[in-house]
Amino acid sequence: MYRIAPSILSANFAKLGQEITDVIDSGADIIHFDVMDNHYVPNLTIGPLVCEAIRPLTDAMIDVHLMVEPVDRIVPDFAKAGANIISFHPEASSHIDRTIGLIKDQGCLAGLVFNPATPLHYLDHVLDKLDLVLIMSVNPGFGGQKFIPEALNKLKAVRQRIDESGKSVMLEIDGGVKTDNIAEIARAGADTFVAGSAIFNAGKDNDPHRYDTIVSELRAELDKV
Ligand SMILES: O=C(CO)[C@@H](O)[C@H](O)COP(=O)(O)O
Ligand SMILES: [Fe+2]
Repeated sequence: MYRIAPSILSANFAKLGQEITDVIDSGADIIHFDVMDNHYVPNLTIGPLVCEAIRPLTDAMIDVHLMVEPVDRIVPDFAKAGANIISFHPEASSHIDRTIGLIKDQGCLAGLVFNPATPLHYLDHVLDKLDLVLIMSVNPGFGGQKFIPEALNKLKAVRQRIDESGKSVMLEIDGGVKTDNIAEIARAGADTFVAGSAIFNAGKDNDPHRYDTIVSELRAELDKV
């Protein structure tokens, strides 16, 4: 099963609630929620208060991508705010296994995120505890960047590891996903596709159906796989 996860980083923050309702009504599956701290990454975005505010608007899963350092202190706040998935970068945690445990103890699904240059060996002793692996196909910090093709090799390697483990682990890709590359990304093994600028830059303002076309086009590409 393929899931489309619009990244609200590229949404119109002045109309965030409407953006979320409209994008889910257009057929998207998951809300991808990018948290940046101006420390681990050179940008500053949104926190648990915004997660709590959008939680009542949708039954869709909220997929919190933490780009913060340190990680642990903020995890319970996001769990209380209604996050379903919480993912973090291994470089930002001093104790990766502990952070995974903390996320799961809070009742959330746990994900580990790999930057373009982060080696996959961080999976070696924790894959069986993870619910999601997120491969970054851009360097974290900004929407609208170009897809880094090496991410395809990484996806293939992780897909093999997940299949060999026999566990059901989501494999998510994040960065530069568009209609012209989503099928190739799916063929490399991803099942969950974050798309920020591709979705939120499409369509005209104030049309509640403005995201229908782009979400359908992304799905049509996936149907070809
Ligand atoms: O985590 C990040 C960036 O750090 C992403 O989730 C971006 O928001 C994806 O945006 P596009 O590359 O799809 O525009
Ligand atoms: Fe993200």
